[in-house]
Amino acid sequence: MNVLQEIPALNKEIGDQVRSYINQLTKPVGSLGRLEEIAIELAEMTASPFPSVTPPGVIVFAADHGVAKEGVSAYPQEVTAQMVLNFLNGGAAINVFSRQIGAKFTVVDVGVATDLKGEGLISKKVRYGTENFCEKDAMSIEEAKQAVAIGYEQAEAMITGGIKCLIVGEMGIANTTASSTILALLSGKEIESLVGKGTGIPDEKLAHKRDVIQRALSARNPDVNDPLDILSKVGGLEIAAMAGAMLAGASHRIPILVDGFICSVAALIAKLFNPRVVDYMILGHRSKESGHQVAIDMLGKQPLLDLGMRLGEGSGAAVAFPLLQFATKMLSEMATFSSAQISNRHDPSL
Ligand SMILES: Cc1cc2ncn([C@H]3O[C@H](COP(=O)(O)O)[C@@H](O)[C@H]3O)c2cc1C
Ligand SMILES: O=C(O)c1cccnc1
Repeated sequence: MNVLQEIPALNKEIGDQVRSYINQLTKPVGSLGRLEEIAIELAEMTASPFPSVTPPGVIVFAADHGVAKEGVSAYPQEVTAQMVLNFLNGGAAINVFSRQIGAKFTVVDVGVATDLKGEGLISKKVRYGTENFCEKDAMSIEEAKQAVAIGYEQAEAMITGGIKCLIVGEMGIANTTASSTILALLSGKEIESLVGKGTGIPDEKLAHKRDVIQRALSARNPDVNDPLDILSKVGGLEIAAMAGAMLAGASHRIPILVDGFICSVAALIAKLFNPRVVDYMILGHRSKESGHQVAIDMLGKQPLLDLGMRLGEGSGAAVAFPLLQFATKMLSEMATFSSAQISNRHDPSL
């Protein structure tokens, strides 16, 4: 397994074929708007004129964050482990949405702070949570590498199992702090515009959260061009694994449906490993977490939905998934002007 495996270029030739085919479908040119663009993007990613996105696969990576000790989340650290059990019992939002979209679903413990067992849990604990990165590096470079590799392998296993679209989610109390720290570093923007309330901390805690991030950045000072240095100094194990999973998706021409804030930051880390990975991403939604727009701009894409969601777990991507299905079904099931014997526009070449 090589996480730096080459990512193939998009197949623009097939994209062009699909673009002209869409103009022959029984509708005014361009009238299905963004769905038409999605169909073309999926064709370019999969190198198929009639792409399929079913079944989708959802992988939730769970890990803890030492920086939770700084009081940066509205919930206690043990919620990470408790939510993993909830995922295994099928009671979390992402379980409900995964069932709704017919997704294959797995949960991977890549670094929860306590011992965890449960039927169906994939135990790949690299360490028991990260260090508090205000005090020391979150993890070693070797551990960051391991977490990226675990993500890559888990996504590959799902792809071998037949999934046609990849959704990566996360669970990790305090991971909006780790993600905001990474984003501040990558964007070079003022912390004020990047740091949000995560699980819903009160206003007075927001200033403290920003201060924690500022202190961490000064103390750790990661190399902005080196994804492993960033992950080891201020990262999260689940963020590393998500980046690895996305690299695997792109290497196998599997479209990646990106979730909210945390997932977009992981996508930016994946981009540092290989910029081409972004070609295989579709942004599912705009999270309410402030800072997401900065990450969205850095990925250079428009999210499909804006529902005021701010959960994570892969939930926003799962909710957006049916739009990809609509796009593929439009291509494969709509009649053309000639097959349905409908008169085309006055000048079909326009
Ligand atoms: C019950 C519960 C379920 C969740 N599912 C996702 N998150 C989300 O909230 C956490 C990030 O927010 P912060 O940085 O403020 O801790 C992550 O675990 C994220 O996945 C949850 C949070 C809670 C409390
Ligand atoms: O958009 C997200 O990923 C998000 C937002 C708030 C809390 N957890 C995750």
